[in-house]
Amino acid sequence: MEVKARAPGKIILAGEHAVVHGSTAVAAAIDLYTYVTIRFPLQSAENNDRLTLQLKDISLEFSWSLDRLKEAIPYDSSTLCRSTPSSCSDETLKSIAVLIEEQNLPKEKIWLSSGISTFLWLYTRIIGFKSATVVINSELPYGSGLGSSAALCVALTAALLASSISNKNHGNGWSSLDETNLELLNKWAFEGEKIIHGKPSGIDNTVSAYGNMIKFCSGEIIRLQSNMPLRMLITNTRVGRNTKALVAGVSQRAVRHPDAMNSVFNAVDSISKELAAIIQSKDETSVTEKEESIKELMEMNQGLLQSMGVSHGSIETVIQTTVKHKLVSKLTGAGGGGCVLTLLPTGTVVDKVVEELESSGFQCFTASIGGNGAQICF
Ligand SMILES: Nc1ncnc2c1ncn2[C@@H]1O[C@H](COP(=O)(O)OP(=O)(O)O)[C@@H](O)[C@H]1O
Ligand SMILES: C[C@@](O)(CCOP(=O)(O)O)CC(=O)O
Ligand SMILES: [Mg+2]
Repeated sequence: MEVKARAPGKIILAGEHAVVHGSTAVAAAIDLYTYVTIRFPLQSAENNDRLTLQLKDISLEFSWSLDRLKEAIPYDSSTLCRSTPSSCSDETLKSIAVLIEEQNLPKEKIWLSSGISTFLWLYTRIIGFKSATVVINSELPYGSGLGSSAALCVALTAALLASSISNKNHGNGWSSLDETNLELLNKWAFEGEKIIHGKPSGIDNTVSAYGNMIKFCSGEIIRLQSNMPLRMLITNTRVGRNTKALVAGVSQRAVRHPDAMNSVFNAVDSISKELAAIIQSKDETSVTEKEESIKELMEMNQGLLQSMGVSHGSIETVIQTTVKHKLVSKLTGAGGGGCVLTLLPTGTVVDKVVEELESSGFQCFTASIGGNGAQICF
């Protein structure tokens, strides 16, 4: 039997980092996906006592015997419960780290270990110690602010939950999950994100699961209906960074300067709420006026992100370059490198700015905003 799932990456239009501290943020799905295929062997097949993970886009394969997994990951039948998401304890995470060490992950790929830990934990917790080959393929750049970690957690959980859905609709292409399964999927994916981000807000897994555009605050999800065209240029600075470390850095700054940082987080909250209101507004305001307001809000949000300490020289270079073309940019995701968003007001011709950015070694692309969330296929 084979099940497939896919989940999109995301951009954060306003509110990253502050959202971890209870502020509002606005995010949208983009049309770049992580795909997960699970193949269960026949009972009679050889090798039906192993769990194999193939990371297709990076040409790596890992394999564990089920006995080894059972030995390392604490298990009793009462803790295996697909319908009650639970957190991975530090102790279990340490045992899982040993399972990964045994696979001799190349040193330059060590950044993958948190993703593989998440895989092992979600897999064994949701469907137990069952033999399979899991193939993962991602269109998203890793660690660049486009939510590859959440897309992995959401797509994997969707495939795991789908494997136990009884009324499978074979051959009908991609289909969405029902509301109950979506909610369950989102909770599990959040538990997975915890392993990768340390202290996630939950916005990335939520927008990847539900798709479209959302306003998110302390776990509360409001689905937004955009009433204006919204085009963004995405520029990847190609500077690698780690969300967990950046999130922890902002929290440490908040401990050192609680009043100042609370004011920063409150300002971001207002920016996100105003942005969401403009995007949804059906009033008479012209698109040009709305775009002017969004530009100003993005500029203010970037200033506040800089004051949180998550900007980077490469991000500043992108911002300065786009300013020369009268365009406004802000970082998206955790910052520290990664991707930058540039608003493209109606009628903007991007050729010249793209040429200048790419000649500095950056990679530019546009993605369609606000599309599908998690989907499954049999
Ligand atoms: N397809 C994947 N396979 C394995 N690990 C992945 C995959 N996608 C993401 N990850 C994990 O997520 C990490 C990147 O997450 P993060 O630092 O949050 O950045 P982002 O979510 O913006 O890409 C990677 O270092 C890796 O551990
Ligand atoms: C910085 C943060 O707001 C978003 C991180 O996104 P990404 O992992 O950089 O794609 C963290 C979070 O909300 O969990
Ligand atoms: Mg992430």
